[in-house]
Amino acid sequence: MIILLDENIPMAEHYFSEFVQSGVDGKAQGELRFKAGREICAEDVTDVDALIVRSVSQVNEALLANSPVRFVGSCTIGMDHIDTEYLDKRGIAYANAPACNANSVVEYVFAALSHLGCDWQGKRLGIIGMGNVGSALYRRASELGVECCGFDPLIEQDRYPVLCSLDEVLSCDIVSMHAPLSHSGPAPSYQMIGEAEIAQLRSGSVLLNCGRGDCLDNRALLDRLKSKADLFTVLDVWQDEPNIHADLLPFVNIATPHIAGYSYDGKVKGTQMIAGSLAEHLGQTLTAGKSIVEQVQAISDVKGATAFEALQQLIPHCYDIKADDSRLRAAMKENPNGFAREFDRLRKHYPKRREFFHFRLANDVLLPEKEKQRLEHSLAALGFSQ
Ligand SMILES: NC(=O)C1=CN([C@@H]2O[C@H](COP(=O)(O)OP(=O)(O)OC[C@H]3O[C@@H](n4cnc5c(N)ncnc54)[C@H](O)[C@@H]3O)[C@@H](O)[C@H]2O)C=CC1
Ligand SMILES: O=C(O)C(=O)[C@H](O)COP(=O)(O)O
Repeated sequence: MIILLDENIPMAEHYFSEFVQSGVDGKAQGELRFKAGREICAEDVTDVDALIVRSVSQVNEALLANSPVRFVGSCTIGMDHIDTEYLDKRGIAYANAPACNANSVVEYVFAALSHLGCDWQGKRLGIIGMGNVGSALYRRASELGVECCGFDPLIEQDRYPVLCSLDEVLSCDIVSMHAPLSHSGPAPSYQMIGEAEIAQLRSGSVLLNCGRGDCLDNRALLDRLKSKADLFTVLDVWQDEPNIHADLLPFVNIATPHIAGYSYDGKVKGTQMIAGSLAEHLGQTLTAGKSIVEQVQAISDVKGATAFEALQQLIPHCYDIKADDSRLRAAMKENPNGFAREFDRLRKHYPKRREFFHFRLANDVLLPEKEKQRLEHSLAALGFSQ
C-alpha cells in the first residue's frame, strides 16, 4: 500500500509503518511518502492508496479525480478542507480526528487570558460553537467559577440549557470563537462575525478566534480597531492563511500562526486516531503502541500576591503564548515580503509543547488562605498534575 502523508505529522512513521510492513521476501510491501501539505497535488496521488493530510491540503475532485485513493484521513478536528460530498460520491472513505487537540485549544485560551492580565474570576465568557472545543472550554471555565454561555444554532437548547443567542454571547466580557467553517447548510459560519457583530462587542472585552479565520471578517475587525482600539484581540486563525493581513497584525494583542491546537499531545493523538481509522478501514487492528512518554515536570519559584498572579507566573512555564506571538511578529518584520512562507515555517518548526497535565506546581505560594484555596482549585480545574 502506498500512503502519502503531510510532512507535518508527528510520529507518522511510528503509527503508519505497519501498513507498509516487509513482505516474506523482506521487501516493503508499499511505501510511506511525505510532502508539504500545501504542495500536495494531483500528480502526487496517481498511484496512492491512502492520503493522510492536515488542514492545509484541499482534498477535492481536482486532487483526486485521477487517483486510486480509497482512504483520506485528516489528523485534525476541522474538516472544511475536505470535500466530503465528492468523497461520498466516489465511495472514498474518510476520517478526521474529533477532539484530538481540543484540550490544547482550551489551554491556549487560558494562556492568552492570563497573558493579557484578564483575571477570569467574575467575568462572563461567551462561547461561539459548543462542540468538543467549546464545551470543553465551557466545562473548564465553569469549574473556575466563570459565568459562561454559548451560542450554537445546531444544538437543541433542551439538550444544553446554557445555550443562548449570539447577541448574548457578544455582550460578554470574553468572547471565544470555536465554530467550524461552513459556507452553506442551516448555519453557515463564513464571516458570521462581521461588522454588525463586531460593533456589538463591549468596550474592554476580549475577542478570541481559535476556530477558522474565515468565520471572522478581518477587514471589519481592523476597521473597528483602527477607529477605536478598545478591544483586546487574540487571533490564532486568520483570513487567507498563510497570507495573513499584514495591516491587522499590529492591532492584534496576541497573534499566533494557527497553533492553538498544536500541543504535542494533541497532534500525536490526531496521528494515532487516523492510523486507527485507516486500520479499521482495512479491517485490521492497529498494533503501534503509545508513543508519548508521560512525565510530570515540577515547576517551582512561583510567586504572586494572588492566585491569579501565581497562575500568570506558572502558565508560561508550561505554555508561553507570548513567545509564539513574538516569533510571528519577528518573522513578519524580518521578511515583510514573505509572510506566507514565514507563517508556514513557524508552524512546521513549532516547539514541542506539552499540555498542563505534564506539569505540577512544586512550591508553596505564600498567599492568604482564601487565595491559596483558589489557587489549588484553579490548578485542578486547569488540569495541572497534583
Ligand atoms: N486553531 C486551532 O488550532 C484549531 C481550530 N479548530 C477549529 O475549531 C473548530 C471546532 O472544533 P470542535 O469543537 O472540536 O468541533 P465540533 O465539530 O466538535 O463542534 C463544532 C460546533 O460548532 C457548532 N457550529 C456549527 N456552525 C456554527 C455556527 N454558525 N455558529 C455557532 N456554532 C456553530 C456545531 O453545531 C458544533 O456543535 C474546528 O472545526 C476547527 O475548525 C480545531 C482545533 C484546533
Ligand atoms: O485540528 C484542527 O482543526 C486544526 O485547526 C489544526 O490544529 C491545524 O493544524 P494543521 O492541520 O493546519 O497543521
